[in-house]
Amino acid sequence: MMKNTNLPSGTRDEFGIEAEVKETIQNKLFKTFRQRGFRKLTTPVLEYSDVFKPLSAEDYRPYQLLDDQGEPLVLRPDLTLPVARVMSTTGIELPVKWYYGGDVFRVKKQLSGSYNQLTQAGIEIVGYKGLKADWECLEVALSGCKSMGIENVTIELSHAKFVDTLIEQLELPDPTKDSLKQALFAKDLSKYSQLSQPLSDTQFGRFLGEWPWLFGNFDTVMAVVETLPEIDGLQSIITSLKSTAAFINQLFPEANVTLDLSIPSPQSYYTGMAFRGFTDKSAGYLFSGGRYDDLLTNFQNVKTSAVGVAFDVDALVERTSLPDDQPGALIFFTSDQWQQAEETLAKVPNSTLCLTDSFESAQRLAASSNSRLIDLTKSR
Ligand SMILES: N[C@@H](Cc1c[nH]c[nH+]1)C(=O)O
Repeated sequence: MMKNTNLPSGTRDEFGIEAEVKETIQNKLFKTFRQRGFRKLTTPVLEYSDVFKPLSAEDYRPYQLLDDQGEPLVLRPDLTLPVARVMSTTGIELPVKWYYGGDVFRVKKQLSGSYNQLTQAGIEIVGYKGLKADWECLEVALSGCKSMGIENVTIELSHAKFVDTLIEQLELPDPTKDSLKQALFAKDLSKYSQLSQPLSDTQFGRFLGEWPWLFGNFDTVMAVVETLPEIDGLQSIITSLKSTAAFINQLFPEANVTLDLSIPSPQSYYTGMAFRGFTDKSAGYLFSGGRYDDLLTNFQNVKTSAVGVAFDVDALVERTSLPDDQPGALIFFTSDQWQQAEETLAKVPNSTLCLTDSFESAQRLAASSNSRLIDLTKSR
């Protein structure tokens, strides 16, 4: 049978200007990471599937294969969990700040139009409990976008603990609480109102009525949250979100801060604040990150605080205007003139060696690439 020359669904080849812009963007990000004191960490593309247990299986269905012992392996669907694995198996001293870049693989639904292989570049800050580490992630993310000329970034803040903290307080049987949460996430409004109806006359009534729409402008959403009675754990969530919004407004006044308290956490392993950056409504996110203080407990028995953020490098490439091809010069020479050709190459900006043997082919190539032809064979 003929070998299949098609690409597996959801993959692509990248070439030319676009591939080069992608490389430039990655290098620029890596340079910033290094300047801010992050060290490089590279992990393999293949890992044991157990590493990714904390991921929600629906959103991150991995490509699976077996090693020669029959152990299940996957192509990594995420780059944060391998960092947690490294931290739990190597005894590297804390605190530590890592940066990385590479591809992640996620099996998406057929014909969903999205790629199954994505390039990320990100940082993980391990061993700091306080908000300063979260803010360093936001600073890196927002200044990264700025340095690429990406303006009008909307930062969507959320908090992994908000929904559970609130639902826990409601006087409902546990299975109902669960269904209410699912209805909220699925924006199944008829189910949601039916389940929350018995509480409409309680102190949560007003809030419950607005909860499915609890996203958008930061201050507007916060005003609704502040109608809530005092609840264990709620105040610290509110304080961290408010001070973070104030931080962003102060350092990046041009950014637009929104808050969404009606969605599931962007990653099942987040335990605190999470944030995503967008430029326009329709497109996917530019960066996504959050705090995950329990992750390392999946690998070892001590809790370690960590927070990180990853750029979707392909999304950055999409929003970068590609440079025009500069007309260049082609140096035509005979093979015994190589040294002279090198000298010309060094002197003439934007020139390249012409590798054709005949002058006619050189002329054709110059014409088709809109280049000036420098003929060294004339000067012999
Ligand atoms: N790994 C996350 C991003 C992240 C990095 N660090 C923390 N979160 C993602 O792919 O969405």
